[in-house]
Amino acid sequence: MRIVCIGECMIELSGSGEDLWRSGFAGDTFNTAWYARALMTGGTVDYVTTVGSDPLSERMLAFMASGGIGTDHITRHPSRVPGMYLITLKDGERSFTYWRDSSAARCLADDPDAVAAAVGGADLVYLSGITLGVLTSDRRAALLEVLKGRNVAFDPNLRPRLWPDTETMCAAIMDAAHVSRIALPSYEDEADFFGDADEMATLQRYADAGATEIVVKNGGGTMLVLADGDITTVDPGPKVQPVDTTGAGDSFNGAYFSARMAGLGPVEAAKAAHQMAARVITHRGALMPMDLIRQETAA
Ligand SMILES: O=C(O)C(=O)C[C@H](O)[C@H](O)CO
Repeated sequence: MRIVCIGECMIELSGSGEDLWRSGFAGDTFNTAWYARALMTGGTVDYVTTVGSDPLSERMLAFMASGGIGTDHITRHPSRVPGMYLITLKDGERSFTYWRDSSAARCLADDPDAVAAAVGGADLVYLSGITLGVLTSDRRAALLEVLKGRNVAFDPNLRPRLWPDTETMCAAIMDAAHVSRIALPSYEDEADFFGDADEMATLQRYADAGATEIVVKNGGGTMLVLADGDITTVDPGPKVQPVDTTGAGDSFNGAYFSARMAGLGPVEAAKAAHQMAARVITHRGALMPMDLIRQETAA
Protein backbone atom coordinates (compact mmCIF):
# COMPACT_ATOMS: atom_id res chain seq x y z
CA MET A 1 0.00 0.00 0.00
CA ARG A 2 1.33 3.40 -0.91
CA ILE A 3 -0.14 6.71 0.23
CA VAL A 4 1.03 9.97 -1.31
CA CYS A 5 0.22 13.21 0.53
CA ILE A 6 0.59 16.53 -1.31
CA GLY A 7 0.89 19.96 0.31
CA GLU A 8 2.91 22.37 2.38
CA CYS A 9 5.01 21.57 5.43
CA MET A 10 6.12 24.62 7.44
CA ILE A 11 8.23 25.49 10.40
CA GLU A 12 5.87 25.39 13.38
CA LEU A 13 6.38 27.56 16.44
CA SER A 14 4.41 26.37 19.46
CA GLY A 15 4.81 27.37 23.08
CA SER A 16 3.34 27.97 26.46
CA GLY A 17 2.14 31.48 25.66
CA GLU A 18 5.34 33.06 26.98
CA ASP A 19 8.18 34.31 24.80
CA LEU A 20 9.83 30.95 24.48
CA TRP A 21 8.89 29.02 21.37
CA ARG A 22 9.56 25.46 20.40
CA SER A 23 10.20 24.98 16.71
CA GLY A 24 9.09 21.89 14.82
CA PHE A 25 7.83 21.01 11.35
CA ALA A 26 4.14 20.69 10.49
CA GLY A 27 1.48 21.45 7.91
CA ASP A 28 -1.90 19.81 7.52
CA THR A 29 -1.15 17.24 4.79
CA PHE A 30 2.25 16.49 6.30
CA ASN A 31 0.61 15.96 9.69
CA THR A 32 -1.72 13.44 8.09
CA ALA A 33 1.25 11.68 6.47
CA TRP A 34 2.93 11.58 9.91
CA TYR A 35 0.00 9.97 11.72
CA ALA A 36 -0.65 7.55 8.87
CA ARG A 37 3.02 6.53 8.92
CA ALA A 38 3.04 6.13 12.70
CA LEU A 39 -0.02 3.88 12.64
CA MET A 40 0.41 1.84 9.46
CA THR A 41 2.22 -1.44 10.00
CA GLY A 42 3.68 -1.63 6.50
CA GLY A 43 3.41 0.14 3.19
CA THR A 44 4.83 3.45 2.09
CA VAL A 45 3.87 7.02 2.89
CA ASP A 46 5.41 9.62 0.57
CA TYR A 47 5.20 13.38 0.83
CA VAL A 48 5.10 15.68 -2.18
CA THR A 49 5.99 19.34 -1.83
CA THR A 50 8.71 21.81 -2.75
CA VAL A 51 11.33 22.90 -0.24
CA GLY A 52 14.24 25.32 -0.57
CA SER A 53 17.97 24.75 -0.77
CA ASP A 54 18.63 26.29 2.67
CA PRO A 55 19.65 24.64 5.98
CA LEU A 56 16.09 24.66 7.38
CA SER A 57 14.82 22.83 4.30
CA GLU A 58 17.55 20.25 4.86
CA ARG A 59 16.41 19.83 8.45
CA MET A 60 12.81 19.51 7.34
CA LEU A 61 13.71 16.73 4.89
CA ALA A 62 15.81 14.97 7.53
CA PHE A 63 12.88 15.19 9.96
CA MET A 64 10.50 13.67 7.41
CA ALA A 65 12.95 10.88 6.62
CA SER A 66 13.54 10.23 10.33
CA GLY A 67 9.82 9.48 10.60
CA GLY A 68 9.98 7.04 7.69
CA ILE A 69 8.16 9.37 5.28
CA GLY A 70 9.39 9.16 1.70
CA THR A 71 10.99 12.36 0.37
CA ASP A 72 12.10 11.14 -3.08
CA HIS A 73 9.48 13.19 -4.91
CA ILE A 74 10.08 16.44 -3.03
CA THR A 75 11.44 19.10 -5.38
CA ARG A 76 13.81 21.95 -4.55
CA HIS A 77 13.49 25.64 -5.24
CA PRO A 78 16.80 27.49 -5.68
CA SER A 79 15.89 30.63 -3.70
CA ARG A 80 12.61 30.22 -1.79
CA VAL A 81 12.54 28.92 1.79
CA PRO A 82 9.90 27.08 3.88
CA GLY A 83 6.86 28.92 5.25
CA MET A 84 6.39 29.33 8.98
CA TYR A 85 3.44 29.57 11.39
CA LEU A 86 2.99 30.26 15.06
CA ILE A 87 0.28 28.79 17.27
CA THR A 88 -1.65 31.02 19.68
CA LEU A 89 -3.92 29.27 22.18
CA LYS A 90 -7.08 30.42 23.94
CA ASP A 91 -8.63 27.80 26.23
CA GLY A 92 -6.99 25.08 24.12
CA GLU A 93 -8.45 26.38 20.85
CA ARG A 94 -5.72 27.31 18.41
CA SER A 95 -5.28 30.15 15.98
CA PHE A 96 -2.37 30.60 13.59
CA THR A 97 -0.15 33.45 12.45
CA TYR A 98 1.51 32.65 9.10
CA TRP A 99 4.60 33.70 7.18
CA ARG A 100 4.10 31.75 3.98
CA ASP A 101 3.29 34.17 1.15
CA SER A 102 6.38 33.26 -0.86
CA SER A 103 7.16 29.85 0.56
CA ALA A 104 8.88 27.22 -1.59
CA ALA A 105 5.81 24.98 -1.28
CA ARG A 106 3.81 27.42 -3.42
CA CYS A 107 5.77 25.95 -6.35
CA LEU A 108 4.83 22.32 -5.63
CA ALA A 109 2.76 21.97 -8.81
CA ASP A 110 5.02 24.01 -11.11
CA ASP A 111 5.95 20.78 -12.89
CA PRO A 112 2.75 18.71 -13.30
CA ASP A 113 4.74 15.87 -14.90
CA ALA A 114 6.79 15.56 -11.72
CA VAL A 115 3.57 15.39 -9.67
CA ALA A 116 2.18 12.77 -12.08
CA ALA A 117 5.35 10.70 -11.61
CA ALA A 118 5.07 11.09 -7.82
CA VAL A 119 1.47 9.84 -7.65
CA GLY A 120 1.94 7.10 -10.27
CA GLY A 121 1.04 3.72 -8.76
CA ALA A 122 -0.24 5.23 -5.49
CA ASP A 123 -3.12 3.40 -3.80
CA LEU A 124 -4.32 6.67 -2.28
CA VAL A 125 -3.49 10.30 -3.01
CA TYR A 126 -4.34 12.83 -0.33
CA LEU A 127 -4.60 16.61 -0.59
CA SER A 128 -6.42 19.40 1.21
CA GLY A 129 -7.94 22.80 0.66
CA ILE A 130 -4.68 24.22 2.01
CA THR A 131 -2.77 22.43 -0.77
CA LEU A 132 -5.04 24.19 -3.26
CA GLY A 133 -4.91 27.54 -1.45
CA VAL A 134 -1.13 27.91 -1.74
CA LEU A 135 -1.25 27.48 -5.53
CA THR A 136 -2.07 29.90 -8.32
CA SER A 137 -5.30 29.07 -10.17
CA ASP A 138 -3.49 27.63 -13.21
CA ARG A 139 -1.29 25.37 -11.06
CA ARG A 140 -4.36 24.33 -9.10
CA ALA A 141 -6.11 23.31 -12.31
CA ALA A 142 -3.00 21.43 -13.49
CA LEU A 143 -2.79 19.55 -10.19
CA LEU A 144 -6.45 18.52 -10.30
CA GLU A 145 -5.99 17.38 -13.91
CA VAL A 146 -3.14 15.08 -12.78
CA LEU A 147 -5.35 13.68 -10.00
CA LYS A 148 -8.40 12.94 -12.17
CA GLY A 149 -9.29 9.22 -12.22
CA ARG A 150 -7.06 8.34 -9.23
CA ASN A 151 -8.11 7.22 -5.77
CA VAL A 152 -8.15 10.70 -4.23
CA ALA A 153 -8.95 11.63 -0.62
CA PHE A 154 -9.64 15.28 0.16
CA ASP A 155 -10.01 17.34 3.32
CA PRO A 156 -11.36 20.81 2.44
CA ASN A 157 -9.54 22.29 5.47
CA LEU A 158 -10.91 25.77 4.84
CA ARG A 159 -8.42 28.60 5.42
CA PRO A 160 -10.00 31.83 4.12
CA ARG A 161 -6.75 33.77 4.59
CA LEU A 162 -5.19 31.76 1.76
CA TRP A 163 -7.83 32.90 -0.71
CA PRO A 164 -8.73 36.22 -2.35
CA ASP A 165 -12.39 35.73 -1.33
CA THR A 166 -14.83 33.11 -0.06
CA GLU A 167 -16.33 32.51 -3.49
CA THR A 168 -12.98 31.58 -5.02
CA MET A 169 -12.23 29.32 -2.07
CA CYS A 170 -15.56 27.51 -2.21
CA ALA A 171 -15.36 27.07 -5.99
CA ALA A 172 -11.86 25.58 -5.77
CA ILE A 173 -12.92 23.27 -2.94
CA MET A 174 -15.79 21.91 -4.99
CA ASP A 175 -13.52 21.49 -8.05
CA ALA A 176 -11.33 19.24 -5.90
CA ALA A 177 -14.38 17.45 -4.52
CA HIS A 178 -15.30 16.50 -8.09
CA VAL A 179 -12.06 14.51 -8.50
CA SER A 180 -12.23 12.94 -5.01
CA ARG A 181 -13.58 9.54 -4.00
CA ILE A 182 -13.10 10.14 -0.27
CA ALA A 183 -14.09 13.43 1.39
CA LEU A 184 -13.28 14.29 5.02
CA PRO A 185 -14.88 17.70 5.73
CA SER A 186 -15.35 19.29 9.17
CA TYR A 187 -18.93 20.39 9.73
CA GLU A 188 -18.33 23.67 11.61
CA ASP A 189 -16.02 25.09 8.93
CA GLU A 190 -18.30 23.94 6.14
CA ALA A 191 -21.33 25.54 7.80
CA ASP A 192 -19.42 28.82 8.15
CA PHE A 193 -18.41 29.09 4.50
CA PHE A 194 -20.93 27.00 2.54
CA GLY A 195 -23.90 27.79 4.79
CA ASP A 196 -24.73 24.11 5.36
CA ALA A 197 -27.77 23.88 7.66
CA ASP A 198 -26.61 20.64 9.27
CA GLU A 199 -24.10 17.77 8.96
CA MET A 200 -26.35 16.01 6.45
CA ALA A 201 -26.22 19.04 4.14
CA THR A 202 -22.41 18.88 4.20
CA LEU A 203 -22.45 15.16 3.45
CA GLN A 204 -24.95 15.62 0.64
CA ARG A 205 -22.93 18.38 -1.04
CA TYR A 206 -19.81 16.18 -1.23
CA ALA A 207 -21.89 13.18 -2.31
CA ASP A 208 -23.45 15.29 -5.07
CA ALA A 209 -19.93 16.21 -6.20
CA GLY A 210 -19.16 12.52 -6.62
CA ALA A 211 -17.48 11.36 -3.37
CA THR A 212 -18.66 7.88 -2.38
CA GLU A 213 -16.91 7.62 1.00
CA ILE A 214 -17.47 10.60 3.27
CA VAL A 215 -16.85 11.29 6.92
CA VAL A 216 -18.28 14.56 8.21
CA LYS A 217 -16.07 15.33 11.22
CA ASN A 218 -17.68 17.35 13.95
CA GLY A 219 -15.18 18.37 16.66
CA GLY A 220 -16.26 16.23 19.58
CA GLY A 221 -19.81 15.92 18.24
CA THR A 222 -21.70 13.26 16.29
CA MET A 223 -20.10 12.35 12.95
CA LEU A 224 -21.79 11.19 9.77
CA VAL A 225 -20.27 8.45 7.62
CA LEU A 226 -21.34 7.63 4.07
CA ALA A 227 -20.14 4.28 2.71
CA ASP A 228 -21.63 1.83 0.20
CA GLY A 229 -24.63 4.14 -0.14
CA ASP A 230 -25.49 3.95 3.59
CA ILE A 231 -25.30 6.84 6.03
CA THR A 232 -24.33 6.03 9.63
CA THR A 233 -24.36 8.37 12.61
CA VAL A 234 -21.31 7.86 14.81
CA ASP A 235 -21.30 9.01 18.42
CA PRO A 236 -17.68 9.72 19.37
CA GLY A 237 -18.21 9.38 23.14
CA PRO A 238 -17.25 11.79 25.92
CA LYS A 239 -15.66 15.14 25.04
CA VAL A 240 -11.99 15.68 25.86
CA GLN A 241 -10.75 18.99 27.31
CA PRO A 242 -8.19 20.22 24.75
CA VAL A 243 -4.71 21.54 25.52
CA ASP A 244 -4.10 22.46 21.87
CA THR A 245 -6.47 21.50 19.05
CA THR A 246 -3.77 21.91 16.36
CA GLY A 247 -3.63 18.85 14.11
CA ALA A 248 -6.84 17.23 15.37
CA GLY A 249 -8.44 16.87 11.93
CA ASP A 250 -5.13 15.92 10.29
CA SER A 251 -4.45 13.14 12.80
CA PHE A 252 -8.02 11.97 12.30
CA ASN A 253 -7.34 11.65 8.56
CA GLY A 254 -4.02 9.82 9.05
CA ALA A 255 -5.57 7.36 11.49
CA TYR A 256 -8.56 6.92 9.19
CA PHE A 257 -6.35 6.01 6.22
CA SER A 258 -4.27 3.65 8.33
CA ALA A 259 -7.40 1.90 9.63
CA ARG A 260 -8.89 1.63 6.13
CA MET A 261 -5.60 0.24 4.77
CA ALA A 262 -5.66 -2.31 7.60
CA GLY A 263 -9.08 -3.49 6.40
CA LEU A 264 -11.47 -1.73 8.80
CA GLY A 265 -14.73 -0.44 7.34
CA PRO A 266 -15.40 3.33 7.20
CA VAL A 267 -17.48 3.43 10.40
CA GLU A 268 -14.92 1.54 12.50
CA ALA A 269 -12.13 3.56 10.89
CA ALA A 270 -13.91 6.82 11.82
CA LYS A 271 -14.18 5.67 15.45
CA ALA A 272 -10.47 4.77 15.59
CA ALA A 273 -9.61 8.08 13.91
CA HIS A 274 -11.63 10.02 16.47
CA GLN A 275 -9.71 8.28 19.28
CA MET A 276 -6.45 9.43 17.68
CA ALA A 277 -7.65 13.03 17.35
CA ALA A 278 -8.84 13.00 20.97
CA ARG A 279 -5.29 12.11 22.07
CA VAL A 280 -3.62 14.66 19.81
CA ILE A 281 -5.51 17.57 21.34
CA THR A 282 -4.04 16.75 24.76
CA HIS A 283 -0.56 17.52 23.33
CA ARG A 284 0.95 20.82 22.20
CA GLY A 285 1.69 21.32 18.51
CA ALA A 286 0.47 19.34 15.52
CA LEU A 287 2.68 16.28 15.85
CA MET A 288 3.01 13.80 18.67
CA PRO A 289 6.27 11.83 18.64
CA MET A 290 5.77 8.65 16.62
CA ASP A 291 6.73 6.30 19.46
CA LEU A 292 4.18 8.01 21.73
CA ILE A 293 1.47 7.69 19.05
CA ARG A 294 2.20 3.97 18.81
CA GLN A 295 2.41 3.47 22.58
CA GLU A 296 -0.83 5.33 23.30
CA THR A 297 -2.63 3.53 20.47
CA ALA A 298 -1.49 0.13 21.72
CA ALA A 299 -2.52 0.93 25.34
O1 LIG B 1 -2.93 26.02 8.74
C1 LIG B 1 -2.10 25.47 8.02
O2 LIG B 1 -1.94 25.78 6.85
C2 LIG B 1 -1.30 24.39 8.56
O3 LIG B 1 -1.00 23.49 7.83
C3 LIG B 1 -0.89 24.47 9.98
C4 LIG B 1 -1.34 23.36 10.88
O4 LIG B 1 -0.37 22.36 11.00
C5 LIG B 1 -2.63 22.72 10.46
O5 LIG B 1 -3.53 23.70 10.08
C6 LIG B 1 -3.23 21.94 11.57
O6 LIG B 1 -4.42 21.38 11.07
